[in-house]
Amino acid sequence: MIEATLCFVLRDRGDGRPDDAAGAPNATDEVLLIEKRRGLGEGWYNGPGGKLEGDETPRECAVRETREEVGLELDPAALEKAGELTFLLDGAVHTRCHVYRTGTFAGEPRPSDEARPEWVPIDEVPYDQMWEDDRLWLPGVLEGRTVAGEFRFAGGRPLDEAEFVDHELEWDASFRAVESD
Ligand SMILES: COc1nc(N)nc2c1ncn2[C@H]1C[C@H](O)[C@@H](COP(=O)(O)OP(=O)(O)OP(=O)(O)O)O1
Repeated sequence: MIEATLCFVLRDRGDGRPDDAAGAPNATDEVLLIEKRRGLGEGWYNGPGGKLEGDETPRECAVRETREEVGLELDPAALEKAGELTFLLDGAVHTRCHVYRTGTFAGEPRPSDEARPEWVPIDEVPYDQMWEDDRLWLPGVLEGRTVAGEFRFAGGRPLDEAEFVDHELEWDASFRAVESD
């Protein structure tokens, strides 16, 4: 089983409209997406992220992958846990993915071997050029919600060539405060 992360960095496009009372992003905010240049999901848009290495925590992984892929520095304490997604392939767990959201970052995104970064208004996210499951959970995550989900694929490896079969979602999930998460 692969343990991986995704990190969605948000910025205010500066139109003067406040976020809502709960601090949730509004539709004019932008999210930093990457066009994946290699590996799983090559050619599709996604958030920065990748597989955990060594004994790092998911949060440490999200910070490292964002730095490696797009050159932004994130404050680990300012990462909000927004999702836990389980991707199953032919009945077995393939990947468990920790999803984070943050509006706190330093630096300017720059391309790397792995990723071409692009700020995208959150009402213009190109779901037709992303993993098929993303349209089911990412809009809610970009609105400030939390989600736990299971997504089943079938048809053999690699996962990005398998068929998306079905899913279950639990919205507004609360993730226990585990130090390593
Ligand atoms: C199945 O649906 C998926 N949807 C989304 N949005 N993202 C997914 C899905 N399945 C996997 N992912 C994510 C999880 C990771 O962030 C990446 C895959 O990362 P990769 O295999 O490229 O891992 P790295 O550590 O960056 O790769 P290297 O070994 O090349 O460094 O996709």
